[in-house]
Amino acid sequence: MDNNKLGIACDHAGYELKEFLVGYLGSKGYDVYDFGTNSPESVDYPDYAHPLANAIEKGELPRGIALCGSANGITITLNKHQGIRAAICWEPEIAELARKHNDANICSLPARFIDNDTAVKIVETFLNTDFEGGRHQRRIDKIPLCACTAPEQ
Ligand SMILES: O=C(CO)[C@H](O)[C@H](O)[C@H](O)COP(=O)(O)O
Repeated sequence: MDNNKLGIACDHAGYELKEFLVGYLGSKGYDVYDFGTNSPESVDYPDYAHPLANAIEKGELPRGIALCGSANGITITLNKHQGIRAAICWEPEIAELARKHNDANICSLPARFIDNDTAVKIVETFLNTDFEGGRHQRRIDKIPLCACTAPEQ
C-alpha cells in the first residue's frame, strides 16, 4: 500500500490542529485525505471517526490521524472497528511505542492538551516508526474477540 497516503479526521475540538497538520503534512509530501470536520462548529466525533476507520479497514488508506478534545471519544469509536488499532498519543515516546509494540494504524491526538510543535513531533514519530513484530504480533493476534478464549483458572 502507498505509505505516502494517510487519512485525517476530527471533531470541532480538533479542527484547528487538524487544519495545521493537513498543511504541515502536505508540505512534507504526504497525500492527506481529509474526512473533516471542516469548521469549528460543534459536531459529533463518531460522524467523522467511522468514515476514516472504514477507509482504513477497506485498505483504501494505510493509516490515519484522529483528533478530538481529549482523544478519548474518537479513539473509543475508532476501536469499535475490528481492523483498527487507534492509540492515544500525547507525547512522542508514546507514539513510538504505539507503532513498535501495538502496530497502531491510527494516531489519536488530544487537541485540547497539546500544542502544534508537540503534535508535529508525535505525528512524525508515528509515521516513521516500524512495528517490531515478534512477541508483539502474538499479542495483537489475541485482540479480536473471536480469537478470545477465557484462560482456565
Ligand atoms: O469526546 C471527547 C471527550 O472524550 C472529545 O474530547 C470531544 O472533543 C469533547 O467532548 C467535545 O466537547 P464540547 O464541550 O462539546 O466541545
